[in-house]
Amino acid sequence: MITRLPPLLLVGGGKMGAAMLAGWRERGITRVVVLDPGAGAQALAGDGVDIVASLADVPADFAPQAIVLAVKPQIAAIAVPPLARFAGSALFVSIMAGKTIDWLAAHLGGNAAIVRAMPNTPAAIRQGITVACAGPAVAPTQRDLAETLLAAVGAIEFVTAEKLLDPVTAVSGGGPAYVFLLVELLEAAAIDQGIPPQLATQLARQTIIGAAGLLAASPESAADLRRAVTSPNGTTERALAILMAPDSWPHAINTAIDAATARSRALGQEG
Ligand SMILES: NC(=O)C1=CN([C@@H]2O[C@H](COP(=O)(O)OP(=O)(O)OC[C@H]3O[C@@H](n4cnc5c(N)ncnc54)[C@H](OP(=O)(O)O)[C@@H]3O)[C@@H](O)[C@H]2O)C=CC1
Ligand SMILES: O=C(O)[C@@H]1CCC=N1
Repeated sequence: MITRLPPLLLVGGGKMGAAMLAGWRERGITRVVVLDPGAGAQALAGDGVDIVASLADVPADFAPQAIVLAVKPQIAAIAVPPLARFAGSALFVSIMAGKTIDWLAAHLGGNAAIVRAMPNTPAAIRQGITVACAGPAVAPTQRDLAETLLAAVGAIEFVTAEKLLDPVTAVSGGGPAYVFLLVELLEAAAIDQGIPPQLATQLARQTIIGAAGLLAASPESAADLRRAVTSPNGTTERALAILMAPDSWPHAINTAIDAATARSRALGQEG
């Protein structure tokens, strides 16, 4: 068990970077340098956290034990190679969609210790789920450090087959967006039925919040919880007959996950 987190360099202090930093702060930090040229990152400063706009501004005596890559994959080819000077001493943890361990090693130097991981935005309330894969150069203590950093924002699972990270990105990485879309669609349908907009918003939001809470609290499967709502020849049965038709949600969700998985694979090839 690591009692206090060692010095860390966070590259990208946006939505995911900030969420992870908040989790690390709760866990106890020594020092974190956040490399982010955006004005928004300044809000992350204080209590052992320094913000720098460029790598040249990272203090020369700062020796991070881990570097967390939380920039968009589209700028990885610019942001990652200058970090190669840390490759002999630091572990790299990348949360960038699509960017493979091989891609990162090619841009950091062949022997770099790299963990590729995919968290999701509920990390912001420490309710995330991350799947991670350790590259061949990662020492056991570095794997433990990666696990500690990622567990600070929610559940963590390691896999040995890196190719699983692409469908994981599609399912849990992007998954919160699909749930928020469901809230939007329920709200719009409620308004269509004549429910006042404010009540429609409340119904849609609290239904998802309540259902998620029930899922968290209950030992029953999602299918059993669904069946518990569905009275024979009742109203839910009518709705589910439409939603569960093979060419409806099963097809849409499957096709959507397939498209997102393919996009993750393609991001790995770009740049
Ligand atoms: N959002 C999500 O749900 C998830 C995202 N991810 C992955 O996390 C990564 C970050 O995503 P997210 O947090 O949403 O993105 P954000 O755009 O919120 O954060 C990226 C941050 O990096 C900054 N930045 C831009 N250029 C550089 C640079 N050269 N060096 C350092 N920082 C830079 C951006 O500044 P500015 O805004 O000023 O450009 C921004 O603050 C992505 O690779 C994404 O694939 C993984 C799981 C879930
Ligand atoms: O949409 C994306 O590419 C990122 C990865 C998972 C969630 N957001």
